[in-house]
Amino acid sequence: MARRLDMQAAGFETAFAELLSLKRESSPEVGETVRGIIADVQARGDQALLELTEKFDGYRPASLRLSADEIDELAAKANPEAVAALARAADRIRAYHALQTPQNERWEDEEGVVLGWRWTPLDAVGLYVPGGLASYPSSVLMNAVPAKVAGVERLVMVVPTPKGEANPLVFAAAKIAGVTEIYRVGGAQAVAALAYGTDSIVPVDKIVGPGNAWVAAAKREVFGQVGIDSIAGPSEILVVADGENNPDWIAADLLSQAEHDPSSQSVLITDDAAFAGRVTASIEAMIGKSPRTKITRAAWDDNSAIILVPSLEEGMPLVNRLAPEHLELAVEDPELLLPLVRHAGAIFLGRYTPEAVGDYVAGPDHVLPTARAARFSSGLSTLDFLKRTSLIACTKEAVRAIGPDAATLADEEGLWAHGESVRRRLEDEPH
Ligand SMILES: NC(=O)c1ccc[n+]([C@@H]2O[C@H](COP(=O)([O-])OP(=O)(O)OC[C@H]3O[C@@H](n4cnc5c(N)ncnc54)[C@H](O)[C@@H]3O)[C@@H](O)[C@H]2O)c1
Ligand SMILES: N[C@H](CO)Cc1c[nH]c[nH+]1
Ligand SMILES: [Zn+2]
Repeated sequence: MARRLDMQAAGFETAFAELLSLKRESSPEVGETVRGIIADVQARGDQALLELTEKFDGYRPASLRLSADEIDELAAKANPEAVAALARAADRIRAYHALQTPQNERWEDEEGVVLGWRWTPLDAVGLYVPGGLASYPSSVLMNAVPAKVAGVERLVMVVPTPKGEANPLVFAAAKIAGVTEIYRVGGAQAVAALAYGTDSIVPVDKIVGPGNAWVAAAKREVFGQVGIDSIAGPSEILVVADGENNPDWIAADLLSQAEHDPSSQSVLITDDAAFAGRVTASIEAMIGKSPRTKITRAAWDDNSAIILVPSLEEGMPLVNRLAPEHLELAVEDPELLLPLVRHAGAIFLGRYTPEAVGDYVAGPDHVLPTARAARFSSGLSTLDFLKRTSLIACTKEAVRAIGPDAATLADEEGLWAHGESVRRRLEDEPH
């Protein structure tokens, strides 16, 4: 059973602080294991990848890369109805991300200096598609579609296939998104291979995508060698609900994220104690019916909470302290609460917007920051696959207008050559 907290009870601050500090995805053991795996892949390349795949995924692949024929054969086995649903989802995801694409800018300021910026796509990105406890065709689209929209040329997908069994829909999704370079490797070893390269895998410039605690820790470790998107680890949901909701709907919403991973977290904030009781009863009635009871039960019992607040407005600072990956505002008029939210990966407005539509078909990306990273980062977008370069152009007159201040500041910093490079242009001609 999830812990019960009451904002007005004595000891609430201590209990809430404990909830905030649950180390659901970062433990010293995970960090140590991951550093060992990364060092092994750096030292032994493909050999380490094969052995680690045998250890963690329970089989030794004949080759790491899937051939074009293998991809076609697997994709052909996918359920056509599901492929059609994926294609429609891809259209919505593409349309949403295309609107996020930023514009190049250029202008001339009052001193005659031309300024601006230019966006260019990254050359090569690694797309992590999870596949340990569940398989994620939807994450193929959420990773690859924005990369394609941004214009990235080389997309490298890694996906674990436990026991060598691959979900055909993952490969159908890759074909829809136009991903052709795919390796059957997952976990920290896949992240290490993408960052440092092996004989089979040419390294990339940035690694994006969601994953479990080991994947999230590995992304943290390789940051600097390559770019990463955000820490998109075990899933989370926070539902803010009044007593007018159907408790079964809210129970299912809470369980929808708990079922991802034993490290997932689901939190309900409500101002109605009787409703909290109805949701608890509904969860207990529902949880045993799930084919993923064990995972869901662990996440619900160990990491989750129901918090009773005097009013939903007064509960909103708790939302910001939790900075959840997903926030549902299940109330009649969510726009009244929306201005009070500062930190959340994605916000689902109103009783008819279950988080699960965002996981699959709404359009915004489902790769979102977890573990309170929504305080400082955003969900995956086309911006993650682009970089912005500033542009500066001076004429003779423009450098004469702004150059003297640069020379003064260079002298103050004791950087003689900096000052000289400006002064020469104030005095001399180029030829
Ligand atoms: N935040 C997001 O945007 C988002 C989106 C989708 C999924 N997710 C999360 O992605 C995760 C998917 O997890 P998953 O496990 O199904 O697949 P995964 O691919 O992330 O992890 C599987 C791999 O983890 C490694 N691993 C497992 N146990 C290990 C151990 N003891 N030591 C070292 N390595 C180990 C193995 O290499 C295995 O191949 C879930 O936590 C889910 O909630 C997050
Ligand atoms: N809820 C996950 C993000 O935390 C995304 C997902 C994919 N499939 C189902 N759910
Ligand atoms: Zn989900």
